[in-house]
Amino acid sequence: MVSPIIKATGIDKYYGTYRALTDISLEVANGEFLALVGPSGCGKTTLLKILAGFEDLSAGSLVIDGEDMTEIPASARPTRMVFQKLALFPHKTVAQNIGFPLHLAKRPKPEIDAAVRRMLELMHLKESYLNRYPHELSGGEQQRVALARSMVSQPPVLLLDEPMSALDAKLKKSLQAELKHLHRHVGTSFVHVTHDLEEAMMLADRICVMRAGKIVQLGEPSEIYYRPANAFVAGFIGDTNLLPAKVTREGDAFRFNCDVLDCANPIIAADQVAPGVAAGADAALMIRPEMLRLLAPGESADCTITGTVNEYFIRGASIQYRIAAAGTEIVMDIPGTSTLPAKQGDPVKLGLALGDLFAVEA
Ligand SMILES: Nc1ncnc2c1ncn2[C@@H]1O[C@H](COP(=O)(O)OP(=O)(O)OP(=O)(O)O)[C@@H](O)[C@H]1O
Repeated sequence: MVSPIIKATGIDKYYGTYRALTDISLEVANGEFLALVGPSGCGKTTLLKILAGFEDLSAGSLVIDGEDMTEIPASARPTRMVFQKLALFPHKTVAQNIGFPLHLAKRPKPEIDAAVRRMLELMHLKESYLNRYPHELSGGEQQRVALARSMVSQPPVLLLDEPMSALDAKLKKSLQAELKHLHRHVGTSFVHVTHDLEEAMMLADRICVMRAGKIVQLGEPSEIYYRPANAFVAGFIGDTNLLPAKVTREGDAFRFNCDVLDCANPIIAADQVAPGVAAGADAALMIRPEMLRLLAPGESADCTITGTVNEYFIRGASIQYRIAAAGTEIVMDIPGTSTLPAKQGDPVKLGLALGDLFAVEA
């Protein structure tokens, strides 16, 4: 990375004797959108608070925008934080709320007015809202105003702690689009904590997956999704099938043996095997549900799975099948159709390409 805006090195955080973060090293590039994901309690908010200066670190170092942050209080850091719960001033109008950081910085009024209007436009908020009070806005509009306020002074780093988790699904979708739009137009680096993995995949340039206070994997969404470091990451990001398997090296490639799969030539390339497995760890074969297809009678594939339909869910654009096969349940997503290709209790044969398999540490 040329010159990262955030450089965290070896950060530990203790609350009393409890170790909430262990050896966190992380760089965020200028203008990057990084998502922090992980199970509840893994330390995402703690890390965000350390970046913002609301918590001290117990060990390690933090440099933001070229400056060591150890002695720099939250108010003087080049960061802004947006919380899950809004903190709009109820007795100030939308214009006063958005312009507040510039007002505090004693900027001239014409400059504040121009900046407020720019933010209003970027967040697709109507001009007529300028004189409204927060209680006269919907939850989604209030969250947009909060985002506009956090961005009005163009901080180099915006820290977002699940800013959309309280919104309903439709509002969330539209605010996600707004957030991406905002990110594209302001050049600020975003660090975004979210529970919503689809949101992380959609919005982020890179995703940092955390577990029990440590970083498990940091990479681009496609890397995390198709090349997870281990079974935890594979199972955490999206639906997946993880089939127990034996994997052994054979020349430059790997041979696998899996009770559920019937393959004429069970060989996968070295880049389809996670490093831990290549080093001899127990393996699971990861198959994303959308990699599977329903085979017509007589149709063949590199590998097949024979089973019976347990359940199906019509999701509109796709149909999800749950299929009993060799003592396990396989999840398959196929494109939605108006006529159901198989129903409960039907025997089915699924096909998949060898190239779509990936072996992870079990
Ligand atoms: N002020 C505190 N004092 C003591 N322990 C704390 C404090 N804040 C957080 N913790 C503990 O540190 C761990 C990490 O908490 P944190 O809030 O960072 O997790 P998180 O990943 O953001 O979780 P969630 O997704 O549920 O918000 C948790 O076990 C939590 O109970």
